[in-house]
Parts: sequence; C-alpha cells; structure tokens
Amino acid sequence: MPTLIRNGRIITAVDDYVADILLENGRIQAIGASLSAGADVTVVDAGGLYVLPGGVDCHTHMENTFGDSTTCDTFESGTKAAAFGGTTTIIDFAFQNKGTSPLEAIARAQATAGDKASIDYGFHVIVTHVDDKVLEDMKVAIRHEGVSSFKMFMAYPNTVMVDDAAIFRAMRMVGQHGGMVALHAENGTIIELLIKEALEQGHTSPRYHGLTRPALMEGEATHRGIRLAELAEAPVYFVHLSAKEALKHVVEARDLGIPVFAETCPHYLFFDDSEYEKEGFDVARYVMSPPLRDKESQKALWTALKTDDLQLVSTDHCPFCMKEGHLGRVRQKPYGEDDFSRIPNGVPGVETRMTVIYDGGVRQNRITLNRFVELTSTAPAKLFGLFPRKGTIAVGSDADIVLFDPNECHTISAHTHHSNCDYTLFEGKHVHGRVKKVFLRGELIVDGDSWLGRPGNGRFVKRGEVGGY
Ligand SMILES: NC(=O)NCCC(=O)O
Ligand SMILES: [Zn+2]
Ligand SMILES: [Zn+2]
Repeated sequence: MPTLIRNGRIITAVDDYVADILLENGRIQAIGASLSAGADVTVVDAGGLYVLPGGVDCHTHMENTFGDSTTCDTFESGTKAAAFGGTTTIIDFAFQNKGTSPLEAIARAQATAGDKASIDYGFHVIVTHVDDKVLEDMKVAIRHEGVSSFKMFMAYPNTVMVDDAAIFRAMRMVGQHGGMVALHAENGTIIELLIKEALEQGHTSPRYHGLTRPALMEGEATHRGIRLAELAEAPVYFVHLSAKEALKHVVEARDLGIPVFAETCPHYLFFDDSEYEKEGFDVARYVMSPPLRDKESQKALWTALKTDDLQLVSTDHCPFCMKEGHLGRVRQKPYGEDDFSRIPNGVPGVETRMTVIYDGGVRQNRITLNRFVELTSTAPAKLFGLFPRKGTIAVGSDADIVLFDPNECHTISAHTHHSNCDYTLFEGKHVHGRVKKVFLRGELIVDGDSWLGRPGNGRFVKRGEVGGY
C-alpha cells in the first residue's frame, strides 16, 4: 500500500527542504509540494520531523565467530536493534577460512542471514588466505555476486592475520575489477610480543588490552597499508580508525590524491583511554581493537569528520555480553577474566549510532545536519556501491526512510534497547533526537516503540563497484 509522508523536513547530504514524499512499490515514487493522495494511500504527518534516508552501517558483526567466541546478536536481534536506531542497511562479514573459497563464504553468510534479517544487508568477505584460486573467486564475487569489498587483517597472527604480500596481491587484483580491500591496521606481531611480555609479568587485567596495542603500531600499519595500495594502484579503506598517529597518514595520502578512505566509530568519538585506568574487570566492556585512544586523537577524529579526511561513521558493532550465560551466550567477556588476551574484542553500537552522532555531532556544532546524513548514510552507500539505491532521498531510490524528532530526548539504556547485549557503552546518556518511524522499502517497520518488522524480510543487496567516492 502506498504511503504519503507529508510536510517533513527532508535532509540529504546536500539538501534541506520541506516537501511530501510518496512511497510506492518499495521505491520513492514522487517528491513535491502538496502531493495528492488517493483513497488507498496511508498518510503520515511528518510536520516538525526530519525525514532522513535510512542509515547505512557498513561495519557490523552479527553472529560472527572470532576464535572461541560468537557475537551475542544474531541477524534477527541485531537487525531489529539497527532498525530501532534508524539503520536500514548493514554490511556484515562473510568469513573465508583457509581451504574455503570466498564464494563459499558468501553463500554461507547468506544462508545464515537469509531468514533472520529484518533490514537489508550485504557482506564484505574476510580474506584470511590468498592463492590464485582465491584471487579468481574474488573477481567472481565482485562481478557476479555483488560483493565488492574484502577485509584483511594486519593483526591477530596465527588466526586471521595475512602478510603484506597477500594484501598486495589482493589489492592488485580487486583494484583492477572495481573492488576494494578494507584493512584492519595494527601491527600484529609487535602487539603479540607486547601481550606475551605483559602476561609474563603477571599483568592479566583488561586495562592491559589498551596498553599492549599502541597507537604508534596502528600508525605504522596504516602507513604500510597505504604504500601497499599505492604500489598496487588500488583504493584502500581503513576500518575503525582510532588514533591520530594513523589519521595523519590518511590525511597525507588524501592530500596527495591517493584513493585512501577511512571510517571511525562512535566509541572512539565519545570515550578515551582514561577508561583503562579504572580498576577491575568492568573495564572489559571497553575491550575492542584498536583500543580507546587519547583525548587528542578523539579531537582529531571529530575534526577529520568535518573536513572529510574521514568519510564516514560505522559502528563495528561486535557485541559480547559482560555476564557469562546472558541469554544462553557463553565465552563472552568473562572468558578473559584471568587473561585479558582472551577477552573477545568488540563492543555494541548499531542501535545508538545515529542518535549519538546527531546529539554529539550536530547539536554540539561539530558537524552540520547535511554532514550527519552524509557520514551515516550517503557516504557508506556511495563508497560501498549501494548508491543511489540506498543513502539518499530521491525519486527511484529505495523507500528506506527515517522520521526523526530532533527535539525529543531520551536516556540510552541496555534495559530498553533491542540488542541481545547486556550492556551499552552509552548507559545513562541523555540524548536529544529520537527515531520515530522507520520505513524499509516503503514498509513501516518501526513505529515509536512498536516493532512491525519481520525476520527474513531484509534482502541481500548486490553491490556495484566500490572505492570510487
Ligand atoms: N573491532 C573489534 O574489536 N572486534 C571486531 C573485529 C574487528 O573488526 O576487528
Ligand atoms: Zn577489525
Ligand atoms: Zn569489525
């Protein structure tokens, strides 16, 4: 059934105007002043509300397994949480182990998400092994499967880390075919040494997670990744960039016209490494990689979001519970109670991204309203081959729409959120801005506190060429 959204203030990455929007057959059918509504049209009054394109979060981990631990959000709970936070598309991960093909990984991930996801989704392939066959399959993934980005780890030796030659080979191949490598940039072997030394000295508490992953080693890996991409003549994307020591290499490369892109995440924008100075295991809630950085880095990240040295904000939603056994989940944060290196790395964030970036970014005058939309929707859609289907409000685009009340306040809490995770980093934070209604391809899936979405209703979205933003 068609829906007419009346009188909302439409905000895109470049526009800001009041108009009506007609949603029909899953698409935006018309935009204009005083559109007429037939008898079959549901009319929604959006007076006083912002009308935003649905959020695109290009870095989530739903039911992903790392080592012995699996993230506590399934595609069902995680996409519902995302929807309540105003996100209508996620890009998650398909995991290629040694001996398996990227194509098998994509098929497996699709089977996992297929009947659970309630918003649209795509995948990056995590590539942990490169040979001629894998490279050939990556080409097929880009050309035929709509999977055009590949995450590679410069950290976590003996599990997912790949060497520079593997990264270079992958970059060279995907760069020729419209794909892009996304790097987790930390120097894995140095970090491994520092962890070993810390444990040998009896330093087992979570605060040592931060102390053994120095910002300099994120900077080193970022610089190395850029040089590899330059040599491969390929674009490169840095996930979860956290440190000013890494940012400076991205800025330098972009100033030289090298196609380097990077995201940061809300946790790096709102928290700093002073959290690691606290005593006790509760610090495990801040165990993510890279870890929280100093206040200067935080300031530099906000500036870079404004100046487009950083292109977007994703969440790296990778939730593990603080309580063992919560909702039946095991090997969560307490798994590393006696050894910080066993604490599963990652934090929740998919449900709070839009609101905290609006509240802390737009309301604090760090970014404009248009830039907020660009960072949370348009830029990820453009960079990862989803635009103009996703990421904007335009005739013909998917009718993924968020009605957002900029003035309504609420307090963020794990007691009221929809994720399976038993905590949020933003517990008790009072924010301005609330998601009121969410439409996915024209269908109302969030209506205030009511959930109208359906598991399995999310669609896998094939993505086009990436890295050309
Ligand atoms: N970021 C993190 O700590 N965990 C998720 C995996 C990754 O993105 O590296
Ligand atoms: Zn990573
Ligand atoms: Zn991640």
